Amino acid sequence: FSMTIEAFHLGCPALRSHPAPGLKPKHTNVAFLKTHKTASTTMQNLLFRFAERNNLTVALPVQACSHQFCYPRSFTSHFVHPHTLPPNIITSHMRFNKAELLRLMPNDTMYITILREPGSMFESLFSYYNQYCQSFKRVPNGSLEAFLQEPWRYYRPDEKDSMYARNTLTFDLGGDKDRPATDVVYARAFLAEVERVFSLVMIAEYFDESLVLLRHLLSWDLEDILYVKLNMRTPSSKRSLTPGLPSKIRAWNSLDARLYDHFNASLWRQLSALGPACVAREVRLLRRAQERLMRSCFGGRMPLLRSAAQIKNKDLRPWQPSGKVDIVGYDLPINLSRGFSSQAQELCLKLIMPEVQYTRVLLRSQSLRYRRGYQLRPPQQSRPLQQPIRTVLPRGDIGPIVRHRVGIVCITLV
Ligand SMILES: Nc1ncnc2c1ncn2[C@@H]1O[C@H](COP(=O)(O)OS(=O)(=O)O)[C@@H](OP(=O)(O)O)[C@H]1O
Repeated sequence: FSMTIEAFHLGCPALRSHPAPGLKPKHTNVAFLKTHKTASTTMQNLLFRFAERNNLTVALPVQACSHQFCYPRSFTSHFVHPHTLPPNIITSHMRFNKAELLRLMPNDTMYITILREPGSMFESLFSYYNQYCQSFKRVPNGSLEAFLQEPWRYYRPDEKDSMYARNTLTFDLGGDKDRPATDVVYARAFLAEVERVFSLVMIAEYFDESLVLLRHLLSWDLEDILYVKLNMRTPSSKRSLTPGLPSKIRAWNSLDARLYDHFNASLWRQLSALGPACVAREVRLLRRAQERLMRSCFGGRMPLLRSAAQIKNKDLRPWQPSGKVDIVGYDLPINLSRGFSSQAQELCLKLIMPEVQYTRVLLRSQSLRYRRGYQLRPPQQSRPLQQPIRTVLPRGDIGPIVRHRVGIVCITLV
């Protein structure tokens, strides 16, 4: 099928004084701090696909670090696989370390991260890491209520995996998760530092709105922000919070709660500066394009969510933290290959590929490219010249194909 989206590039009123995003080169140097349980895997997948489409280099962890940069150790460039240097994009889990990233990434790198509302985030952490994190394992009957009743009875600040049990966002951002709530000076200074470093702090509850801001910040196209939700739990693995729990979670994770409140407010200020009508229009177009893409990948219907055991293709099975939590994923229809070019099949596959498998695939392809480049490169040239990227030209007859006209984007999916 084919679809034409008009007006996506007409720009928003607040941006009319700037060149339309369609005419500016896309910004390609991005450090996305992948925080835990915040929709960050969905973002990572989007960034991996952007990197592949544009032939960019993604910094990936050395094998000894697994698919994360040796989290929870503080990030250092020694954790980066040499075949993935010099990078344009970095997005795998890490504990943020500004000085090391500044050394590794190009000077014009945009720093981006994502936060989630502390109540739902903590419920997700508590369920996902229940069998790993001792602070959670100690709690009788795995009861979230019991933990929050007396957190200090179960929590040990210095033990392994304690960062999943308190102020996980603060920890991921490089901060001190155990600063007391009364240390307002620390909290303010930490917040100011995050504000200084990150050009955009996305909010998981307003994922699409955050993507609209991201698109404007980076001069990206609609095609670049299409995604499928990844790493979701089944409804039966989720618990609704009983009255009183959200405020206990906020009190226990007070640094995270402060971060969330601050950046949620600043997200809405940025959205309002862009223009609510413009944001709503772009969100609508994004959702429509997303639905079309999904239908095209899943034989005309919306995909059925499946638990890992039901997924036949092992490249598409998400990692399960324990038998007690069900993480859902997707399977592609068996007859997808009929009428689809290999490029279109690849797009559908990558769109739903879980983090661990995609990291492996990307490392393999980048290592191959590195070895080929190494053979061809004169000895002293370390960084190939990079051209600004604007138009993704059709590389065959199958999409997504984005053609730029004045103020119009056409996405063609066959
Ligand atoms: N687009 C979008 N919008 C809102 N929420 C989303 C989205 N994509 C994923 N999710 C939810 O994010 C949770 C998984 O987060 P992460 O991928 O960051 O987890 S992980 O730390 O990498 O394991 C997980 O939350 P829970 O289901 O509550 O556990 C996902 O359902």
